[in-house]
Amino acid sequence: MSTPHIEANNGDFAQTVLMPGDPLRAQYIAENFLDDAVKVTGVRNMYGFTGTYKGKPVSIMGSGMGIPSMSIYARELIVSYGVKNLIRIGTCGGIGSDIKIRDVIFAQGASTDSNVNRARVRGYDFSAIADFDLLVNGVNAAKELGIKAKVGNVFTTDTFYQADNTFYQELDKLGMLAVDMETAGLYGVAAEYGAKAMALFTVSDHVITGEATPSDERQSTFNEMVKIALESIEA
Ligand SMILES: O=P(O)(O)O[C@H]1O[C@H](CO)[C@@H](O)[C@H]1O
Ligand SMILES: O=c1cc[nH]c(=O)[nH]1
Repeated sequence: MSTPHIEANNGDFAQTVLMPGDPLRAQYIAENFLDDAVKVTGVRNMYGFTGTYKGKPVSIMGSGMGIPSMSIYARELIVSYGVKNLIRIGTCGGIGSDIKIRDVIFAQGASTDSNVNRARVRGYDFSAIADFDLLVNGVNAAKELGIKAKVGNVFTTDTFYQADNTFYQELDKLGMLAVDMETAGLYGVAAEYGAKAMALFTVSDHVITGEATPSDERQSTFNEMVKIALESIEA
């Protein structure tokens, strides 16, 4: 079987799919963290893999950048391949003054400048929230690994390059921890099609201070988040 954007057989995906934005990160995770990983899709080079982690079946697939790309893959994974749990593992820009590069952040909720979630509720506001069980499992996994993580509201933007950077200071005053480009869309799609979703990030840069992770360190900090996500998966 196939969908317009995924060419895989029925049953090729595990019930839980971890989704980094970058398909090459999906490949890296499959090669370095999973046992018996096989590539199950590669349409448009948006790679998806399925294998096991400590005996638990898990898939990893890239989402691409932005809500439209994430929404297409999330919807097709849920509706056509029966995926039940979608966990975004991404990078983000830190916003809060107590947020440091390399921190791990859980997106309890995701505000957005996109209209996709309002469109789901006739123009009203929609609370884009993480699935509680996935969130608790993730936070507990981080604790068990000795990794201090922050949990809170994040902002999902359609515009990586803001016209006016003072916007981030306003988001900081509202307690937003970080900015990314997919989470609010993922939470909306999961709600619409009856799946569970959660997102966690590694802070790659700080959008107010301008601090950024040195490129040679990005992989190692990213690995901590991957470990948390994999450890959080229930059998
Ligand atoms: O590292 P990923 O998961 O792609 O996430 C972040 O990085 C991209 C922007 O550089 C956006 O997709 C944003 O959400
Ligand atoms: O979406 C993102 C991700 C990392 N850094 C940003 O500024 N934005």
